Amino acid sequence: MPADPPPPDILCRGLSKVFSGGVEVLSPLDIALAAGQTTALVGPSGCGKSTLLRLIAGLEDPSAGDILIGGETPDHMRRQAAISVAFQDPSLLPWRSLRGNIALGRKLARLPADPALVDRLIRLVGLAGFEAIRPAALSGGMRQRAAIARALASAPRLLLLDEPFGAVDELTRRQLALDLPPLWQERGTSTLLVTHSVSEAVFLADRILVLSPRPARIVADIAVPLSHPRRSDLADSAGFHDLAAEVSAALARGVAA
Ligand SMILES: Nc1ncnc2c1ncn2[C@@H]1O[C@H](COP(=O)(O)OP(=O)(O)OP(=O)(O)O)[C@@H](O)[C@H]1O
Repeated sequence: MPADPPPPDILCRGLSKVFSGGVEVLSPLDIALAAGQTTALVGPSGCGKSTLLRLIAGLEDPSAGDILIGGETPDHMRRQAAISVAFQDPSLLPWRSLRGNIALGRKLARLPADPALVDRLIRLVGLAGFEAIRPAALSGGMRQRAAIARALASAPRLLLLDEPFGAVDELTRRQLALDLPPLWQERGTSTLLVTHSVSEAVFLADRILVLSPRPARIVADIAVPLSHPRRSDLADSAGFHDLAAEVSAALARGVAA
């Protein structure tokens, strides 16, 4: 008999959001994500991807429906420091060094200091040598990488990444796409990633949800059956190209509908 599928780790039921002024951003959405998987959200600009992430992070309240993470509310999970976020705006503390900002990820989660982990994360995001530098003296891409490292410092159960590589140069982006997933897979982290890049979505994710223009609904739910760890030459394979074409076609369908 086939094994039962794992219970969903993130469950959104009838989730909708209407901002004051009547801006309807999410049509009622039903989403069930398995533990330990990486899911990419792709969709046209302004469709509601960041809003969905903010609701799951417990930073906004839904207008209707509910969200459960491991059976608990986002608010509860956030208070347990089980959710980490790296959003487009890195929001680092200007008076703390790069190292101090990354270490803060553990402090805020009330976890003991772990200098070896902080060093590993700094190396992983390619910022070794910049430990003592304050955020104002770092480039936008470096600040984004620092925010990713800070999000990973608390070993969260759920990692929410909103365009985490938006300001990062192409070569570094590719390196991060190779280096980061093994870390969150090793820890069994569930990762939800917003990206505008179809190839990044296919490269990083186990599953891709394609959203329509606002109010967002799910146009396609595409499994990415490519094994991990993924190597850089994967992007040259026919399987990769077919998946990217499927995602692009779904995006176009959503816009045309
Ligand atoms: N606090 C708010 N009040 C009113 N409208 C809002 C608020 N936050 C977001 N919106 C609107 O909700 C819509 C969706 O915004 P959101 O940032 O979630 O989209 P997105 O898909 O992440 O966009 P992008 O890809 O460009 O980052 C936009 O029309 C935006 O103007």
